[in-house]
Amino acid sequence: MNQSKEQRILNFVLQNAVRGDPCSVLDTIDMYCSQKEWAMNVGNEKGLILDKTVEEANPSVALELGTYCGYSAIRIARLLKAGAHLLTVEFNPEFAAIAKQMIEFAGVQDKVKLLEGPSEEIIPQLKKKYEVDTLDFVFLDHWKDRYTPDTILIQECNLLRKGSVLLADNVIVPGAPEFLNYIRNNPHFQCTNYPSRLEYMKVEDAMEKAVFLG
Ligand SMILES: CCc1ncnc2c1ncn2[C@@H]1O[C@H](/C=C/CNC(=O)c2cc(-c3ccc(F)cc3)cc(O)c2O)[C@@H](O)[C@H]1O
Ligand SMILES: [Mg+2]
Repeated sequence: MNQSKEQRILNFVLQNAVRGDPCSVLDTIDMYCSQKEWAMNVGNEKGLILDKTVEEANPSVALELGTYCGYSAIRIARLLKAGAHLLTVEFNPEFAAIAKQMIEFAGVQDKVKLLEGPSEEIIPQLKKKYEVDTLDFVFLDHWKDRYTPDTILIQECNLLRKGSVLLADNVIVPGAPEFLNYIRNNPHFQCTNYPSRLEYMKVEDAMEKAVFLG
């Protein structure tokens, strides 16, 4: 049975990156996806915006929606302080298996918990089953029409505190117009737009940061 693109990306990392070195894993994925096969990793340009936002938030507990191959999970985890951790949600078992191997190869597995399942099922379990009090940082990068319902669900589950930071990928391409409308007109959030480029392409994209005001 011929391999999936995601399996080819993982194999390229296993053969070319330095085990235990998250930056080398990120660079190797970026090299493969810019030269061989495009894939929907946040990439290095938007990745720098993600880095700065994570460093500024300095989260103890971070949530990612849409693990895919684990690129942004590794990107976030490598910046977390001692004792801090990232919960990342992925409902496609094949992608979850790839991401798990990618995260372990990068050596950040102690900081990352990969939760397999749909976000609407996982989010309501975060407090009781995963012992989360509140989320300091949330990265939204899953199906774009799920950004709004999941942001509402996160609030309904009382998972945000004053200063919690949400960062959404792809608010231009593929686009999340309903989310932008929701979050920018919501008085409980302070929004900032970060224009950038679509990963590996000369196409405009942007990220939206939304700080919860309580
Ligand atoms: C049920 C809720 C739920 N629960 C748990 N996991 C979920 C989930 N919904 C989705 N997933 C997983 O998340 C990932 C999907 C991510 C979706 N991302 C894009 O579609 C995207 C597209 C482009 C682009 C494509 C084509 C172009 F031409 C241009 C741009 C660029 C980007 O950066 C993009 O992020 C997959 O692993 C899903 O299995
Ligand atoms: Mg994305």
